[in-house]
Amino acid sequence: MSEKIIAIVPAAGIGARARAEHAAGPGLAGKTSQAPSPGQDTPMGGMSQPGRFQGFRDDPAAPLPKQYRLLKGEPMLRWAAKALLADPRISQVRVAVAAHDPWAETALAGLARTVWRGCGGPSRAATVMAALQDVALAPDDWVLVHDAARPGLPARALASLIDNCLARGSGALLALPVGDTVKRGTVSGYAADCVLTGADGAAPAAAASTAVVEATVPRETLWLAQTPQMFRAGQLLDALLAAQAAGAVVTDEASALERLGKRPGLVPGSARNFKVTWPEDFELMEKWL
Ligand SMILES: Nc1ccn([C@@H]2O[C@H](COP(=O)(O)OP(=O)(O)OP(=O)(O)O)[C@@H](O)[C@H]2O)c(=O)n1
Ligand SMILES: C[C@](O)(CO)[C@H](O)COP(=O)(O)O
Repeated sequence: MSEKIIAIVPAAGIGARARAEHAAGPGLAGKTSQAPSPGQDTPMGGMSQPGRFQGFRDDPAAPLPKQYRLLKGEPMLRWAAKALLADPRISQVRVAVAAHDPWAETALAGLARTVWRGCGGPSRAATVMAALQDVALAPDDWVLVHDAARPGLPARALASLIDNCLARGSGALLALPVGDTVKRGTVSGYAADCVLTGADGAAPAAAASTAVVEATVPRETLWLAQTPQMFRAGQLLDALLAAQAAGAVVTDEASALERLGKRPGLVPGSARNFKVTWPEDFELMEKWL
């Protein structure tokens, strides 16, 4: 069986949930969009070049997709790609961006073993599927899919996922056991009056929330899915195509396999590998990088 591993980074989203800060004032945009001062060292990439990413400005009138927002002077996508490149077993990182994306070339310039393609689709699953179709892989080669929005992936977590899949010969994902008491509410937490919108982590509209507890959900067997998620290329593409044909919405690769009765492995991930989703996440992530 093949031990070839390529990584796919879906990076064609717009990051709508990261945008609420503009309604709440300058908030974190000012802090995270600044280029480093001249000569400032970047932890994983050597000396950053002043001005290199100066075109990566977030602007309420022309929002920069979150994967290009600067964290410690470098685009989030670049951090995510570099995290994958830390493992020499990954032979190539393939980044899938939106058609006509003007930022990828600069964001990824100079990274070894990295290519990008403008094959992004209307959903994360569509983007991953297009990236899989774009690359010529044998069905039993491995693909490891990692969100551009998870730049904090530690090398140790990545290595343990790869070790686990190669040892078992089947696919798995990083995930975190749920640590808090879990409530099911009467209203979606995504409802406009529940979501955190304050740049300082406050929830300005919280007073208006109409949500109440419906039940406490036993958490012992619950895990929060992270990425990377690693599967055989042929099996993953077939599963994504089957989900698409059935009109099923799958928000991660594992779900596509689960629909077909497969049981992906769960490998403990890391709190540092959280997905930058909400406005306050940029500042948090910068502390980890
Ligand atoms: N059509 C899409 C949608 C998302 N993604 C990617 O999937 C990853 C995880 O998605 P998420 O964090 O939900 O990003 P967005 O969809 O951009 O965010 P939002 O849902 O807040 O708009 C990101 O790297 C994002 O760029 C993608 O490649 N193609
Ligand atoms: C794949 C994922 O990162 C697992 O947590 C996540 O599902 C992708 O983001 P989305 O918010 O579900 O689109």
